[in-house]
Amino acid sequence: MASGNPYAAELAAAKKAVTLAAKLCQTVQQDIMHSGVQAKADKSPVTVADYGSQILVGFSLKMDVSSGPFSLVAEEALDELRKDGAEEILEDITDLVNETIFDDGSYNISFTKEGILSAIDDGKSEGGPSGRHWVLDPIDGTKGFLRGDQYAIALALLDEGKVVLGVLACPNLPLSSINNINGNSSGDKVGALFSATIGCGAQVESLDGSPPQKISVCSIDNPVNASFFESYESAHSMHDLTRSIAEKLGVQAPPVRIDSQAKYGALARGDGAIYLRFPHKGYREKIWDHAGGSIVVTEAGGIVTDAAGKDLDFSKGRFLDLDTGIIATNKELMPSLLKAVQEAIKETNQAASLL
Ligand SMILES: Nc1ncnc2c1ncn2[C@@H]1O[C@H](COP(=O)(O)O)[C@@H](OP(=O)(O)O)[C@H]1O
Ligand SMILES: [Mg+2]
Repeated sequence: MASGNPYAAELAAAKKAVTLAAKLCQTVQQDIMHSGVQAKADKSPVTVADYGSQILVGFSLKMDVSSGPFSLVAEEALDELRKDGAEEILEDITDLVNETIFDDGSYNISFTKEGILSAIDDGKSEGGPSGRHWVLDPIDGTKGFLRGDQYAIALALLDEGKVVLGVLACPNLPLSSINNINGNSSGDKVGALFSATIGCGAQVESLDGSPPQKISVCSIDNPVNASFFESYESAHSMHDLTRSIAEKLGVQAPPVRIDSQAKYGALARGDGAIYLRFPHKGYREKIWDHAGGSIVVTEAGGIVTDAAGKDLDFSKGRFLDLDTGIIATNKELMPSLLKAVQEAIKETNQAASLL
């Protein structure tokens, strides 16, 4: 860690919190995989893991970051747990949270069901331009989580409307470069923890605690040698549009499709050169899907913007207010990427207007 980091204490707490939550998620994902296809259609394991992860991160941050009021903007509305019929799921979450805390050994505490219920109001913050707010996606890439593929526990800190810190726990991401379409690589150690604080660079370490290594985006300046990341799910990003952008740029390699903000982490350490995300019309991006990932990329020397080349603004509450899509790459490729993006969007709009 760089000396003089004003967010050093928060960074240490954030890493500890997502590492703890990752343990809970790994337990549940292994259970889902072992219980076979049938269970995959059942939403309850992912609900338990999502809620459990959010409760653990909120609890761990509150224990370890003492200063000021606690504000958490998080994906899950845990109110469901207070409803009639939620007793079984509440019991599962309580057990899982307690087992994870016990196995980890960092905290000597055990939650009662009432304790879990009283923790559920954390996460309701709206964020905004003033003060400090933690921003959490307890399981980003839920679809990947259920498939046994990539997912991330993504946490960031907003200070006066700016992302100042981000961490991404990616339990299934190889520690070295990924080399195939599902983000897996044979025989390599998996479990990567990316982190960044403003002005202090970005690092990766193993989730089981190897020393952090500084990372930087790739230095490719010719798109012919570039590869690009995008969502595995075509419902999350328009694969036709990204194909057209890649063609215009002259990218030769096929897209690397993986779930979650693991894409930002992989981009930040140079596994690929470009990240393209173009949701279908009408979708509004949420801040927890990009806050942690974007600072990891920018602190690794990359640029993250919307399709018009504007910086992402995390100060407007729970949503990002942006133009069309999100793109990320290194400084060398950004001008030609922006040009290709704008041409491809224009052509798509023209074709749509002829229909
Ligand atoms: N129609 C849509 N378009 C774009 N993104 C969507 C979407 N529906 C869901 N998402 C978001 O895409 C995230 C996953 O991104 P990716 O495709 O990069 O894996 C989801 O996070 P969760 O899995 O946390 O819900 C969700 O927030
Ligand atoms: Mg998400």
